[in-house]
Amino acid sequence: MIKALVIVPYEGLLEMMKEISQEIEDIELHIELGNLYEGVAIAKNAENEGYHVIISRGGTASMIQEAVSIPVIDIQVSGYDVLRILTLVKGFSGKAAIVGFSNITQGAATICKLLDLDVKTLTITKDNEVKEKLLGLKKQGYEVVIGDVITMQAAKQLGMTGVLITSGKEAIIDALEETRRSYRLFSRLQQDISLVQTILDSNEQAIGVFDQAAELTYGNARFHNEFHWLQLDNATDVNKLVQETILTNEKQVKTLYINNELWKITTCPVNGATALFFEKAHSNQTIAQSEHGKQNAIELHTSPSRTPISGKSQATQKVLDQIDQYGKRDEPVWITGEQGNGKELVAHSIYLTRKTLGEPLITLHCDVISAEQLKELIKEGFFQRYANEVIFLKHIDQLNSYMQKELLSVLHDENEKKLQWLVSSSDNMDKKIKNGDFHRELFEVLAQSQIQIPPLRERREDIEDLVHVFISDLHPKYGNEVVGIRDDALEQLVHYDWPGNVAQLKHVMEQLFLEAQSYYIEKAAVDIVFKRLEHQAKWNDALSYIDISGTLDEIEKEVITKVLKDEGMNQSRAAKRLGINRSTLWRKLK
Ligand SMILES: Nc1ncnc2c1ncn2[C@@H]1O[C@H](COP(=O)(O)OP(=O)(O)OP(=O)(O)O)[C@@H](O)[C@H]1O
Repeated sequence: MIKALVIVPYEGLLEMMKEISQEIEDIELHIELGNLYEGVAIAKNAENEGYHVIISRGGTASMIQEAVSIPVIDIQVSGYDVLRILTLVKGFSGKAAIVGFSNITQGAATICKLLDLDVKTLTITKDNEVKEKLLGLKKQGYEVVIGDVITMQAAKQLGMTGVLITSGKEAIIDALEETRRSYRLFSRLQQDISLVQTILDSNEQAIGVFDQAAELTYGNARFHNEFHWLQLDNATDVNKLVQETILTNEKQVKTLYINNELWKITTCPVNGATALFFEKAHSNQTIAQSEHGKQNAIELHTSPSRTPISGKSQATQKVLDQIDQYGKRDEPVWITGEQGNGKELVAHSIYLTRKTLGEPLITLHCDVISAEQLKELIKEGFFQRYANEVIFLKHIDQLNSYMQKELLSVLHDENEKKLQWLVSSSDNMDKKIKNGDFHRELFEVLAQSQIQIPPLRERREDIEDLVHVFISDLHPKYGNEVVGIRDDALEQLVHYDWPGNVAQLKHVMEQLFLEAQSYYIEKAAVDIVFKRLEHQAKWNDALSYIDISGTLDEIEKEVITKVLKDEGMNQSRAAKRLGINRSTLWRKLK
């Protein structure tokens, strides 16, 4: 049974509809009175109430059509309706005009012409145009206006005679026939849509469609589950892919790292919009998390660091040459150096000198990954499937001997995709190999080309450049109040030994930048920061010797004793440093 809501703009039609509804059986008609906006308000609820079709008339029908997504049938003004009214108007003595939406005026104009009647027709596109048109007509001496309910209302206000074009029974019967046709078509379409919807919702892929204004216009169930938060404005990499699709009008495929997971995304241009298909790229992703849950064992740099390597020392210039040279080959490169010395930066630079970019650079943090995780990755063929020609093993010397062997087997595997392996480690590999802490063969396979970055204290000429680079890098982050450094302050930085190398210098520069009182970093500020560093180093040293195997009380006692010794057994100073009073300190030591 078809359920139809009839919204009629005038009372006479309501009665006629009621009468007709008694005579039909296949359509359940629910009839309401409402003109224009009132009609639209009634219609808006209809969709939720399970109506299949809305039937209305004239301007009200047009407005409802804009507001709802179920079919709206217009009770069209028939030739009979117009004829009836024109015959009626013939009896009026004043000048007459027809004013209304095109569905009324078009047919009427033709009939007037055919019958050679002197009735003017004026078409409106919006309800607020009626009054203006009527005023114009009044000025021209028109007294009678024929039209829809809206024309009647305006005529009454302006003191003109309004004649309503009413609908006859034939027009209503036609509208009901149209209702049946639309319903059949609409329900067939809905069946098709719901079938497609079910298929898309049961799909393993998350599917989303974004229009040209970057608004989501469709998402299947998986998409709403996984990516309900996704907005193109906030997801740079995904947005880039969408833009590329629009620009090239071609399908794109890319693996991206989203919310700690690898997703293979396929895009497809569809009628100006872009469809995105997200597929989990790695079935067992949890293994990529470190056991401590803090740092991921696998990191994906979608846009590897493009920081230029600064420094005019011979050593740095040599490193730059090596990057250039090794970036053109496929052999592994072993990068050694102390902590914070730019090993990762060098690995990224090698990756960037290669031509095949676009996919993320995969970094395996060997100090974080567990043996099980590595085994799992190898079993899944992770490197082969996801690495884009290059893979970076950071801190490779931290792998235990079991993991070293596992890795060696991957390197020996004939079927393994040829990747360029970049690795970084501390300086003392010879010693580690000699002591049996590192597999000689693994070193020999991977260290065919080596880049050794000397500690910063052995290439002090680099410091001035680095200082200036860091100052300019800090501008966007903290503002541009600081423009340079005094010579004596720089001198001090150059002479410092930098156990934490470039990373430490960078950190110190940040502190100096934040504490700077003027446009130049002064020597006094460097003194303060260095003092703080010294203090921290001592503190770290002290802590590193604390035995934490005991109970909390025992550990506390040990910390207090260390601080006390550090302060030359001066209880007041030790208590102050620990933020407790002297009697508490004394009690805790008992
Ligand atoms: N020559 C350089 N020019 C500019 N920036 C540098 C240079 N060398 C290192 N850096 C910066 O110093 C910081 C530390 O470098 P990086 O992380 O590459 O060191 P690393 O040797 O891999 O460190 P670790 O072994 O401790 O993890 C980074 O922010 C890097 O960009």
